[in-house]
This record gives sequence, structure tokens and C-alpha cells, in this order.
Amino acid sequence: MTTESTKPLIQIRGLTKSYSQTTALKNVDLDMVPGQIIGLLGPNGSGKTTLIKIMNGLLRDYSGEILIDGHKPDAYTKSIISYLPDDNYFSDWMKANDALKIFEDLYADFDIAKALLLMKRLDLNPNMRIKSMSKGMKEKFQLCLVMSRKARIYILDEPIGGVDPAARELILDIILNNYAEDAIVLISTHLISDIEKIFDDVIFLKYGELAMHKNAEQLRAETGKSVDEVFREVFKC
Ligand SMILES: Nc1ncnc2c1ncn2[C@@H]1O[C@H](COP(=O)(O)OP(=O)(O)OP(=O)(O)O)[C@@H](O)[C@H]1O
Repeated sequence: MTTESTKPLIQIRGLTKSYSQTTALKNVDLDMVPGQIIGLLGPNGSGKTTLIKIMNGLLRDYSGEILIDGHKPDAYTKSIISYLPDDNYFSDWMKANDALKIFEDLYADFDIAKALLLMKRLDLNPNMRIKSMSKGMKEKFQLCLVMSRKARIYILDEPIGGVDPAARELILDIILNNYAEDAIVLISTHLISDIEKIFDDVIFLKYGELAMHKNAEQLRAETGKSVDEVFREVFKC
């Protein structure tokens, strides 16, 4: 029986996306249920960002179907997804405080007090100009914004790529402790060994095709290996 909590919040069927010469996604089927942190893994060019962009309604010319809470990507699905892109989207003139105000205006579910608290934990000054932040500081700041929304789905594209190893643990702790129990957190990353302990499920994409979607604990039990080791075997890296 499908209960409310096991009913997929994200359903993808036969998803295919081509860019002129390249097929970035081929016939991908995926179900994602609430209450899970899911690792979206694959080597460079395997289609992770393409999938994330389609989920966020940023790419529309695909074939197949993607339903998020029963809706094709649209204004409603944007309102329930909190998205951390892998690039910086702020203007040069902005201070952190300005971005906080913009988030407050844009998203009804944004909790500014929470964002300020997370910034304090990460030693970020709200009066700092975003342009003057280092790459790692910008990443931390964007994560504070994104995790301060009470969203049903969080999509984090490389959330710890630019931060130093010492801060990574703190960031993982912030991710783990700041999403609702019935939300989905989808994390795309190359730093598998650093993050895998927080994954419930892992998805492997290989040349745009779904190579695996499995419970991380089950994968480790079946293979006697870490997710990182299995990944290196599958992708020979
Ligand atoms: N705008 C574009 N125009 C043409 N081809 C593209 C475009 N964006 C992506 N591609 C191609 O689609 C494929 C998938 O790219 P995508 O960015 O989705 O991979 P990725 O798994 O996110 O890679 P990475 O780990 O390097 O970020 C690649 O072959 C890439 O060259």
C-alpha cells in the first residue's frame, strides 16, 4: 500500500533531453519519496545539472514527464523547491543583508531569523558585501539562505565544493538539522566520501542514463564497500 509518506513527491518517466548534438539525459525514470536525503552522483557531463535545471523549471524543451507534487515544473513547484545553484546569482552591489531582504520578499516560507542564526554559526557578517566574500564564504552564505526556507524539496548543486574540509562538517550538520522530516533533500556532488554518511538514497547517472537508484545503507551492506568505492568501480575513476 502506498502511504502518504511513501508516495513519491517527485516522479520522472522517460525523461530525455538533448542539446543539438548531445543527449544529456536518456529515458530516465525516477521516483523520490519524502523524508530522504538523496545523493545525485555521476562524473562530469553525466547529466546531473541538466536534471536539476529541468526540475527547477529552467529548461523546458525535454521529452518524457516530470511531476513534482503532481505538477509539471511551474510557478507552484518553484514555490516548494529551495534551490542552491552551483554558481553565484547575486549582483555586485549587494550586501548579505540586501540578499536576505530579497529572499524575504520573494519567498513566503523564508525565515530571516533562522538565516541570521545560521550565518552566525558560519561566521558570516550580514554587513559584508557579497562581492568581497571568498568563493567558500559565498557558498556558505547561499546555503544559509536556501536552508532557511521551509520548503518541501531542497536541491543543492555542489553545496560544499568550495569550502574548506573543517567547515564541511558544519555545513553537513546544518543541512541535516534544517529540513522538515517530510522534505526531500537532493544533493549533487563529486565529494562523495565527505557527504555519503548523510545520504539515505543514492542515484548514479552514467552518460545521461540512470545506472542505479538504491538505499545507501543497503548498497554498503550488499557490497561491503562505501558509496565512494562503489562509485569509483562503476565509473573507473
Ligand atoms: N547548454 C548546453 N549546450 C550544449 N550541451 C550542453 C549544455 N549543457 C550541458 N551540455 C552537455 O550535456 C551533457 C550533460 O551536462 P551536465 O551539465 O548536465 O552534466 P553534469 O553531470 O552536471 O556535469 P558536471 O559534473 O561537470 O557539472 C554534457 O555532455 C554537456 O556537454
